[in-house]
Amino acid sequence: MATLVSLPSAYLTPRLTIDKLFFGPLLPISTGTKHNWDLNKSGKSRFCTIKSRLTTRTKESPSTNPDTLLKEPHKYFDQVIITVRSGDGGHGAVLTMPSQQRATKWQGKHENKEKSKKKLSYKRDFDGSLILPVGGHGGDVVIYADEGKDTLLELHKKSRHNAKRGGNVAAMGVLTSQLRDGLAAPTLRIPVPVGTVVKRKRGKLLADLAQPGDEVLVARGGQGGISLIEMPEYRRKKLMSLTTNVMRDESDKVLVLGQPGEEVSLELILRVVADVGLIGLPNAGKSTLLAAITLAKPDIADYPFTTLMPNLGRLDGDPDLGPGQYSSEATLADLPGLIEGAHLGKGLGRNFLRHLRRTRLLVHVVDASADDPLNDYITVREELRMYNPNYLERPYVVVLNKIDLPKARDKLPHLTEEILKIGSDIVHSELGMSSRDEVQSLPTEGGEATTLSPAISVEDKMDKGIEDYPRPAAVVGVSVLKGIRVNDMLKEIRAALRKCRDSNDALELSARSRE
Ligand SMILES: Nc1nc2c(ncn2[C@@H]2O[C@H](COP(=O)(O)OP(=O)(O)OP(=O)(O)O)[C@@H](O)[C@H]2O)c(=O)[nH]1
Repeated sequence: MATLVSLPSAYLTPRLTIDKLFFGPLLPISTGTKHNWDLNKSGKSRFCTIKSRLTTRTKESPSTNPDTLLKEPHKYFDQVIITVRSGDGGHGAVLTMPSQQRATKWQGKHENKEKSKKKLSYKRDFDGSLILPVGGHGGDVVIYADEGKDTLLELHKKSRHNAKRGGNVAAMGVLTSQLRDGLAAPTLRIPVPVGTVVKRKRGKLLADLAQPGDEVLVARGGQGGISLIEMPEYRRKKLMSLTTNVMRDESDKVLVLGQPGEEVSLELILRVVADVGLIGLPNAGKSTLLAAITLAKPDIADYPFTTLMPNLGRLDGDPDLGPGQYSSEATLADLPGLIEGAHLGKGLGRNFLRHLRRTRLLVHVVDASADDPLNDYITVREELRMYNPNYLERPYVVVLNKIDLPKARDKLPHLTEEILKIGSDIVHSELGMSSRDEVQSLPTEGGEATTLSPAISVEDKMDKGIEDYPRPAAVVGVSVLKGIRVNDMLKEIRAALRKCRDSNDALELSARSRE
């Protein structure tokens, strides 16, 4: 079968790969073949090569393929682009007054019968004017934070969401007292995990759904059309004293149509909301720790990168605090393991590091039974520094895990000493960071925010070594698997959390007193 192609053609360019453009007459080509033409030297002809690919592309977007989502959830769980469309408004109707119809339908004796019928009662406004029915409002689209959702994976499977259109005014053309407004379409509510940031695709930030129940209206449904009354000219004047919705000419019919809904493309980015972030090399025991102190049930196995997505767990309040215990409740996020070069995309990459952004405290888990735990500790600190030095300013507790193993137990005193040597006595607020800086954080390349304190620039912070940043709030040896010294570890974590809260409260107080 031959296909005619005229070049250049805007219509064909997406489907043809054109190596050299040819401006000439219509030429026959067949599908899926490569053609070379060397036309005569009349001055207009030129050599050209056309590779035609008229067959439709079958390559699927990876994000829509459920297998890909299952195999590589870590690449998709925290970011998605969706398109939403609010519903169109329902249509109004062009109506006639019933008397007109009656006049044509009923004649003679029937007319007298009609006149004797009870007078119809229409809906009227306070000033006595007729209220005509309107088309139903199109469905709005709302995105809301749902505690039951952990990831954005589901939205990869269904990336288009359309709200319903409003109902039309169900009229047979005659105004009757039974006429009702068209039904308003329900709001389409799309649940997302708490901590999801909603942005227009390549556009402005719409909302940060940081609390359960937070919601944002992303597309407003179209307004319903109004109804109009059609009247012969000679009767219009009388009717216009009853209602303004009298149709004057054909162009008025536009008002009857419901407004179209709006379509928007949105980018959703999940930033895990947790008070404490668990970090460390793969296999250090982060997931085991989370399972030991919360009700979370993360996957635990003796191979690296068991954790592919952040797991969240809730730490109860401190029982020693009595009734005030709930003040020390906290959410913990177990993040996938980091390896050297993670900030450059190695291992599971840098994507997870952005989930530390909303944490207040870091718990750095080190496998004390490893060959060189001190080096492992430094590797992770370095990765944080390279990714975002502000993370090194955050208070942290070091957990030396697996002390049930003799290899780890023997190293413990020396290792603790060495770790405490690395770092300065400077406290994080002296480095120019405060909770207020967090609020004013600026987006950088890759969508990650960096806190730029007026005192020290990020470049300067990058130039500093990990020894210039604060020491850990505590170093504690434990075995989370065997339950050895887990309570001591919890005490240190809670104490550090309390300190964060106290310093935040103090900062807020001083900020308020300055205002
Ligand atoms: N002996 C001993 N083994 C432990 C301890 N804690 C964890 N493990 C083991 O270490 C292995 C890794 O534990 P995980 O909790 O999966 O480690 P992870 O840091 O979450 O690993 P990734 O998911 O790869 O980041 C598992 O086989 C655990 O049983 C401990 O205190 N003692």
